[in-house]
Amino acid sequence: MPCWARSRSRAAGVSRDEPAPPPQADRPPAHRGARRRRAGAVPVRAHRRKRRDGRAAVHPPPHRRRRHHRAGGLRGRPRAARAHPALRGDPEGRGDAVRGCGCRDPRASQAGLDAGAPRPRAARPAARRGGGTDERRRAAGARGDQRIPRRRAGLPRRRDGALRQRRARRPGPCAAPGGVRAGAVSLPPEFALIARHFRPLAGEGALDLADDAAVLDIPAGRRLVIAADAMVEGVHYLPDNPPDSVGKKLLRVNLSDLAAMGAAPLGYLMTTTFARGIADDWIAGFVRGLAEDQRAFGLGVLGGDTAATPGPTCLSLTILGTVAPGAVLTRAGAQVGDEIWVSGTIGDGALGLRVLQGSLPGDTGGHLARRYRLPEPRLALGQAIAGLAHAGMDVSDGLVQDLGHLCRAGGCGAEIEAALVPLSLPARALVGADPALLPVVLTGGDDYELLFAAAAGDAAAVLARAAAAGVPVTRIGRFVPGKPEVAVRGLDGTPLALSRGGWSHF
Ligand SMILES: Nc1ncnc2c1ncn2[C@@H]1O[C@H](COP(=O)(O)OP(=O)(O)O)[C@@H](O)[C@H]1O
Ligand SMILES: Cc1ncc(C[n+]2csc(CCOP(=O)(O)OP(=O)(O)O)c2C)c(N)n1
Ligand SMILES: [Mg+2]
Repeated sequence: MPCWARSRSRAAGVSRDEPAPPPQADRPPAHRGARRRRAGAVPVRAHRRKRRDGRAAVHPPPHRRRRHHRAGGLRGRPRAARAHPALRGDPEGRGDAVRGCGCRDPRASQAGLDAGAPRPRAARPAARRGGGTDERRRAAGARGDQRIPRRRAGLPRRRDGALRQRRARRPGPCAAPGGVRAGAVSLPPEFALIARHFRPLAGEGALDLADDAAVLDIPAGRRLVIAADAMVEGVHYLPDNPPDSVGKKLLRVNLSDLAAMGAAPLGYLMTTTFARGIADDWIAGFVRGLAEDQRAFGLGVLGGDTAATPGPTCLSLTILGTVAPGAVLTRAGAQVGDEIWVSGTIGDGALGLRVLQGSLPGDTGGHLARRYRLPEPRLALGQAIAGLAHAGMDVSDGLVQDLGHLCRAGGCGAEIEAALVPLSLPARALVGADPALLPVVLTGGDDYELLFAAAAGDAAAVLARAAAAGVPVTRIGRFVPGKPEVAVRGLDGTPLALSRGGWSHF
């Protein structure tokens, strides 16, 4: 029997072939409400039909005859009727309400339902089957219950004998707002999705992703740091990017914001709005990437939200971190005369995107594409330079545009030399072959490197701390008096005119 049918009959207390439910006191309130109904009475409208010969037809109730889910994706899915496994204290979160039907229908797994092996069903003694006496019928009617009929009609037919579609049932008087029938505990498939995919990612304080919010302690003597960044399919990542890389990138771009503040990771919240009909495999891959990076960076998910959309997938992550008081790195504080430093190499992500889009050749070894898909959050460096750097941020929109933020926050201008901007070997080769790619490097974004200001006299200390953190850093210019503008000197030493400084969403 499909899972939805099994669940529905249980919620109604119509356990035909299973042991009696646990005592009422052990059950969550929603379950208790369902339990109050007598055997045979369920909050489902009975389908009373006469056979074509006019006599009542005897059929099993509809839910016992269904074998397969009706539709794929996240739509048309079964209504499960048992309490949320979290409410029942199911440690694996795989209670029957969220268990698959066992029919191995790929559409079931697409909906996040576990298509596990069907369970053998034992016959229930006749004495314990739901009654059908007049007295019970009357009592059920008085309570307003709808009853599973003993008699069932055949399929609806037109006069000429052709099958016709049964008209959609209108919500009856017992329907609650939102379509959930009073007395029934329905769980839509996102709960199965959460239990199966996200619960294993739960970190300390997440309360197993089974409560309304997470509760966590901030380590003594630390300050909380919070940032959020979203990624939209087709805007921040390509639809054919491997899903594990999308999960990792989502976490890493947020970790990069913590790095920019000199903070260490604590945990994160995540809101996933999946394109309707997204493959379960995609979500599994996305979660696999998150799981790997959670281990690598030492944090876990604390909660979030799940929705589906007719539009593209939108993933939003809110990251929490901590920092020692006095060691917060902010965008404000750059001073005239400070040197401008950048970590790693610049332009790889932007060039990698163009390689993946097929508009650029030459990424032997896939370095640029990898850098686009998997930025490296510079957490150790951020913490190492905090207290020494005057100001800092991470480069996501483009080096020139983001440097402008440091200028505005510091009340000064900046001058950088393109020739000093550190490039990877593949990027150097591409720009060498086509100097028109230099603006892509300087303004393309997707770098997730740290950009910071430090006093000229502190250069040796910066280099030492960066070396200790294992991250290369390079001086590319200095802050100058004047308007908060960024002047770029091109490879030939002359001013480079750029049509834009970086990425804009609008
Ligand atoms: N929708 C929003 N609601 C509230 N704050 C926002 C919103 N979008 C951006 N911000 C804030 O504006 C600032 C700049 O955002 P952004 O350019 O996205 O920073 P970053 O590059 O570090 O992600 C940040 O402090 C961010 O928290
Ligand atoms: C498919 C695709 N097209 C274009 C880009 C380029 N791009 C999109 S958003 C963005 C800037 C970073 O995203 P944003 O939402 O501004 O992040 P934040 O600055 O808030 O960290 C860049 C460079 C991309 N990463 N992927
Ligand atoms: Mg942002």
